[in-house]
Amino acid sequence: MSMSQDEMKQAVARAAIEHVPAGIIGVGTGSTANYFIDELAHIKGRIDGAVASSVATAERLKKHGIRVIDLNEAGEMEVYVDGADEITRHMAMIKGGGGALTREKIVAACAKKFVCIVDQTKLVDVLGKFPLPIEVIPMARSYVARQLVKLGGNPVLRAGFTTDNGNVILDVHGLNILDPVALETELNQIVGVVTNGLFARRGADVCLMGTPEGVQTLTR
Ligand SMILES: O=C(CO)[C@H](O)[C@H](O)COP(=O)(O)O
Repeated sequence: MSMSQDEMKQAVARAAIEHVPAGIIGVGTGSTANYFIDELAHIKGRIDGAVASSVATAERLKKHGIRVIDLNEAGEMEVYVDGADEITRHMAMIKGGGGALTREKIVAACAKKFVCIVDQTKLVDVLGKFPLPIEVIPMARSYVARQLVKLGGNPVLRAGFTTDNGNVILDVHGLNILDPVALETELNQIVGVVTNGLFARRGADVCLMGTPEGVQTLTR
């Protein structure tokens, strides 16, 4: 059976509903997360509300009549559901293609379980073919870029883009990320870096992956 990438995204979004407990849920950003929000709308009576990882997600939740809750009011959540740009079988991810990586990492940190929803094109053996997004304080842009070159990367400023936090994104090309936990830690040490798009120290707990044969569940 042939299935488009969008159909696979929709299928995993639907499957993720089974992981939604009563209470407050954390919601990610991007096209797959958008499909998930659309599914969440069908069961909104079962939840108290959602914490959004971006302005765009908050707007979509509200449009569906789902209550948006401030993270500081929400406390610890059971589940965070989000997409990824790349994921390994060890559940390490690159995120931030949509530029929402900082709020995504914060909301994910407040959840006991990270449910990653992807289509099969996102599964990789080694992270780094997708340029690694790094959110940077604007005045530190050139300094951070020079440090990234020293690490072997080729940083490119995401032109015309400002994050929800008022910062810029450097997309780092050419990295072959063999040790995602070590690189995530190292990138966090560069002054001016707000957040890097490696989600490895706290990776996904479950990955629902859409394939033409159906949704597969990967765990650590
Ligand atoms: O990290 C993200 C946004 O910052 C997204 O999860 C990631 O870019 C995947 O997006 P999509 O579901 O549209 O393929």
